[in-house]
Amino acid sequence: MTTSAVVAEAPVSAPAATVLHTVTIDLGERSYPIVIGAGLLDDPATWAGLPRASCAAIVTNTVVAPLYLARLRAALQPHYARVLEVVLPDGEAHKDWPTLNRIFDALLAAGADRKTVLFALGGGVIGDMTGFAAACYMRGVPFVQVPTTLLAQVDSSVGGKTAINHPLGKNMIGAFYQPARVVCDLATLVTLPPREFAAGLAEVIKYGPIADAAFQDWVEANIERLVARDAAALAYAVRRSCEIKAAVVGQDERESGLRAILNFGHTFGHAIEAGLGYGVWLHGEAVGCGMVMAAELSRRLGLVSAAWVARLERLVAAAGLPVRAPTLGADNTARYLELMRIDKKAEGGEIRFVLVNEAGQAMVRPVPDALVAEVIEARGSAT
Ligand SMILES: NC(=O)c1ccc[n+]([C@@H]2O[C@H](COP(=O)([O-])OP(=O)(O)OC[C@H]3O[C@@H](n4cnc5c(N)ncnc54)[C@H](O)[C@@H]3O)[C@@H](O)[C@H]2O)c1
Ligand SMILES: O=C(O)C(=O)C[C@@H](O)[C@H](O)[C@H](O)COP(=O)(O)O
Ligand SMILES: [Zn+2]
Repeated sequence: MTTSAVVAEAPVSAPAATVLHTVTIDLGERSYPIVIGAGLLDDPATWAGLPRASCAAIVTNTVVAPLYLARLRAALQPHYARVLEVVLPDGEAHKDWPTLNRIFDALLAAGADRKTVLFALGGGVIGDMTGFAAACYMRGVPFVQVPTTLLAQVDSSVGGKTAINHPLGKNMIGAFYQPARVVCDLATLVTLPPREFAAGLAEVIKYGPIADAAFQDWVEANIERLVARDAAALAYAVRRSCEIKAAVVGQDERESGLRAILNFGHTFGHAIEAGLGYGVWLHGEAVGCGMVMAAELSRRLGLVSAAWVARLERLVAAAGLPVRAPTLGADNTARYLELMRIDKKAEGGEIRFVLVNEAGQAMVRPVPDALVAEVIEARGSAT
C-alpha cells in the first residue's frame, strides 16, 4: 500500500474585489452609497457595516440563483448567523401579488424577525419586489440592492421606487422605500443575455436627453463599445447614470415635481408593456421606443428638430432596441390613450408627458389627445 498525501483541490479563487466608484445618494438620514466595482459580490468586506441582524434573506429568481446565489450566500455568512434563500419565478409576468406573497410566506415560515436584512439579488423585477416586501414586512425591514442587470445597475436599484404591477397598469401598487446600500458588481453583467443588455441601454440613453447633453454625445460616440460590453465604457456608463439619477432623486425623493423627468419615454412605454401583456416587450424595449415617441411629440410641440428626433432614433436602434410602436389591438390609438390615462403622472384624467429640448432639459406637460394620437399613428407598425 502506498501512502500519499491527500492534495486538496485548490478552491477556485474569485478575482480580487475592486471598488471603482462610490456614488452617494443624499437623502438626509436615508442617504446611502451606490458602490460600483468588479468582484464585489464574493467579497465579505463588501457586506460589512450594514444594519446588525442575526438573519439575512436573499431574494432572487430561478435564472439568477444558479449563477450567483451560492456566491452571495458565502460572502454574507461571516456577517449573519442565518442566511435564508427565497427563489422566485423569473420575469415581468411574475411581478405580482402572488409572487410578492411568496416572499412573506418564506420569511414568516422561517421565523425571520423585524431586523432581518433582505438582499435583492437580480434585475429590476427582483429589486422592485424585494424593496416592496422590505417596506411591508413587519412594517419595514432594511434591504440591500444587489443589481445584476445593466438596467438595474443604472436605474432601478437607485432611488427607492418599489412596486408590483397590476393588470391595468405598471407599478401601480408600491411604496417609496430606500435601500441601505446598492452594490453594482459589473462582473455579473457578463452572463446577461444580449436582449436584456440592450434593454438596460435604453435607461442609459434616457439620461442624456433629460439631464446631460454631453452624456448623450458620449453615449453616441461609445455605443459600439457599450454594445460590446467594453469594461471601461460600461463602468463609466453605470457611474454617470447613477450620478444623474442620485442628483435628481436627492432633490425630489417622492416625485412631487423634478423626479418625473426620469419617466421620459415611460408614458408610451408602460402602455406598451401593459397593452401587450407584461414580459412580451421588455421594459427597456418599451422605454426605448417610448423615448422616440416622446421625442416626436416634443418635435410636434416645437421643442426639438426632426434631425434631433432622427438622431435619438438612430441611437436607440444602434443599442439594438425597437423604434416602431407595436399595435395594441383593433382600436389601437384609443387603446394607447386608455392605458396612458392611468399613468401615475396623469392628473384629473389629463395625460402628462415628459418632453425634451435639445439642450438636455426635460419638462412635464399635458398634451392634447389629438396630438398624442398623431404620434401613435405616425410611429406605429412594429408587430
Ligand atoms: N424602481 C425603479 O426605479 C425602476 C427603474 C427602471 C425599471 N424598473 C423596473 O425594472 C424591471 C426591469 O428590470 P430588468 O430589465 O432588470 O428585468 P428583469 O429583472 O426581468 O431581469 C432581466 C432578465 O435577466 C435575468 N438576469 C438578471 N441578472 C442576470 C445576469 N447577471 N445574468 C443572466 N441573467 C440575468 C433575469 O432573471 C431576467 O430573466 C421592470 O419591472 C421595471 O418596471 C424599476
Ligand atoms: O426612478 C424613477 O423615478 C423612474 O421613473 C425610473 C424609471 O426608469 C422606472 O421605470 C420607474 O419604475 C417608473 O416609475 P413609475 O412611477 O412610472 O412607475
Ligand atoms: Zn424605467
